[in-house]
Amino acid sequence: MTDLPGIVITGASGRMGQMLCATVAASEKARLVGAVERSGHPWIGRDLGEVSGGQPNGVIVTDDPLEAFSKAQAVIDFTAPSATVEFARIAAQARCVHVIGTTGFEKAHLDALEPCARHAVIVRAGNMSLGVNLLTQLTRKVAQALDADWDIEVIEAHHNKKVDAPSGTALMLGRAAAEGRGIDLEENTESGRDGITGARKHGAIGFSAIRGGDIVGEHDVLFATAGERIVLRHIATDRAIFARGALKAALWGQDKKPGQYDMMDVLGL
Ligand SMILES: NC(=O)C1=CN([C@@H]2O[C@H](COP(=O)(O)OP(=O)(O)OC[C@H]3O[C@@H](n4cnc5c(N)ncnc54)[C@H](OP(=O)(O)O)[C@@H]3O)[C@@H](O)[C@H]2O)C=CC1
Ligand SMILES: O=C(O)C1=N[C@H](C(=O)O)C[C@H](O)C1
Repeated sequence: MTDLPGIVITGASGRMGQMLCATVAASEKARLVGAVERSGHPWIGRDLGEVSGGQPNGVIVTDDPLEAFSKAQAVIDFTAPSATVEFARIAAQARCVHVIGTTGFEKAHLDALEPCARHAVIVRAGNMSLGVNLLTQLTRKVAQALDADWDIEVIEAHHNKKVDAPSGTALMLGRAAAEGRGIDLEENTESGRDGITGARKHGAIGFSAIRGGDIVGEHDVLFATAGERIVLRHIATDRAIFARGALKAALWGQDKKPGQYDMMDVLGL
């Protein structure tokens, strides 16, 4: 029992944090050994089971990530970009596998992860579900088969608390489409259309975002040309799919060499 990998969840009170704590606590393959929240959070110093509305489970929520990570084999982190960069430094110090589900990174954040990956395994993906990772591969294949007369649009919908757009998943899908087509995504992105935009740029990959209510996450990749359209779609109805993927990644990473990996590596896709 105690040989099972110990896992710490950061942002433990968040939408994904709570789902991750429950998923790891219920797993027979891992132990929940820590929960981190930011300093001043009302959960600090309290039993995680109790504050989550259940029985005490002996995991005391802490604002000291180094202390928590030092007792663990993996950290699962769905928080915010600047917090994740800091957690990556600490996970590297503690030689913990760092599973990153956080989205909304800028280039500087991603650059900061590189030195950390020299010391520890990082598994990062904008979407940890099996379904979206399969959809990403399908998108790459379809884009490879079609020429630039097929307009590609990525349309995503999420809950009204989401802070970043396009979603991490939309960017994954857009990148796969660009790779399939053999073009650079950054040079061929069209997003945020409003007003007199002019006609669509030939060959561009477009992004649109919808925000509303409690939508967990929905993604369409639309391929449109004269006379026909193809739509590839994924609909998430339960955050458990992301948590299961993240736990799988944490276990997969245990015997890997330091470096940056993604869910395609974990799932062998
Ligand atoms: N890759 C994937 O499969 C998925 C990725 N996500 C991504 O995960 C991230 C979190 O999403 P969600 O759970 O909905 O968001 P929430 O806002 O519900 O949760 C984020 C949590 O992180 C905490 N946090 C932020 N900064 C720190 C810090 N410095 N130290 C400790 N805790 C911190 C927040 O605390 P506080 O409230 O005090 O700020 C909050 O508890 C987003 O980037 C989202 O896009 C979501 C689902 C799936
Ligand atoms: O913020 C969310 O909720 C989600 N974020 C991820 C993203 O940005 O794609 C994954 C999922 O769609 C839910």
